[in-house]
Amino acid sequence: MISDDLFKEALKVLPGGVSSPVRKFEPHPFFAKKGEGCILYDVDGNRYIDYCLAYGPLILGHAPEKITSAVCEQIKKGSAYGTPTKAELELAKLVIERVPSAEMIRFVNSGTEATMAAIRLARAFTGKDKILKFEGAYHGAHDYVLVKPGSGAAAAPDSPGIPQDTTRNTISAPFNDEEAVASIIEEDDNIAAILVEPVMANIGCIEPEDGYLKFLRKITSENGILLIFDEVITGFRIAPGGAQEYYNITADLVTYGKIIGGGFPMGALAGPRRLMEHISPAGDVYQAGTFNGNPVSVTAGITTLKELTDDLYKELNKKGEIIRKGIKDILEDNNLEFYLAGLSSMFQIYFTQEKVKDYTSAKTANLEIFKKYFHSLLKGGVFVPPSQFECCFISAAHRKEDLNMTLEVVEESIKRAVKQSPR
Ligand SMILES: N[C@H](C=O)CCC(=O)O
Repeated sequence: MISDDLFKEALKVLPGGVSSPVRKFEPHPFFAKKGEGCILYDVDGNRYIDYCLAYGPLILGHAPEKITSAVCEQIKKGSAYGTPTKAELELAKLVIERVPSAEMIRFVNSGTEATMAAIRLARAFTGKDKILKFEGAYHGAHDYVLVKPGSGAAAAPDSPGIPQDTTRNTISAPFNDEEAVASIIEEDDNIAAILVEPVMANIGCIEPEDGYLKFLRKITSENGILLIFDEVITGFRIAPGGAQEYYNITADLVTYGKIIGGGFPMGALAGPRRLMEHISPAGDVYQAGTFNGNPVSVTAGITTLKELTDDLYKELNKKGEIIRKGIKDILEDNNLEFYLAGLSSMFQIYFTQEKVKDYTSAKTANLEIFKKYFHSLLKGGVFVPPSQFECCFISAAHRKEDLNMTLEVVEESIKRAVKQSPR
């Protein structure tokens, strides 16, 4: 069956025909058949150079041999035990070696679970109730954080089904705006934590302005507020120690997902002993899960982290530079002033003339142009996330020729999208 038919079938049994909203695009998403390196194949016989990479986890590309064989070996020995394993200890140590602020770690199953646990711990530790997050930031699909969220939800109003009582303790502020945060904190002494994606990668790719994260660190420390870095995307992506290392800031708690599971479902919460020892059963802040520390995901995580050497980061960053420089040249050559964002192996083009520094400026992007750009890329054999408000990722498996081929398709697609869209 081809994607068109599969989607019709899927609409009967999966809400919207998909298992996560961001995956849906018009007229229908393609159905994946297999992934190999940086290439994703669909059931219709097409191949795409993949920059979605499952929304971030596949830093080594699809089905890397080392991970596939390690995982197969593990599966032969069982897929879940409900007991501790030596492997989770090994992964904990690998994370701790790379992330200086992490002395202890709790493995969970997703970034969503990680931020839920971080919020609970912050509230318990500080004895305060409120959480300050940023407009357009995405911290998973749970109630507390679905206030002006990014990612797939950026296209929709805040979700029904979330009691006002649940979100009354969630405050949102514009990103990169020191005054906004300072005045909220001045007026409210019930804030347990600031929860921040150091790079807002669920609304495209918005970097913190110089000094902004340092400001957040200072104001939280001075006011007895915990600083939680949501590194579900930046963790192990922009540096071995993630955004903490990249920007030289130490957060109180850090949440992980995506890369830490090596392409398998996993999340984690890490931090210093003084905080983490409050988590049950060491302390009384409850956190639990049947699949926590799942041996298959842990095995994939260990194998991935071991592959992520300094040289590999250098290579990934170089590839990021090639793509960003290539896009910059395309924009300049064609007199287009769209905003190009990105760092390390991440990038996004915003179809706006504004400097994108927060949710409001990101939302000025012309979504019609994006849509045409996305479809033209797809036709040319390049797959990026189907939303302006997601980030593109490069993997270790992308070769120079893939990047060059991509840039040709990007140039053609931008020109076509602009030509076809009224501005
Ligand atoms: N931006 C989301 C997570 O990071 C994309 C994944 C999803 O919503 O399915």
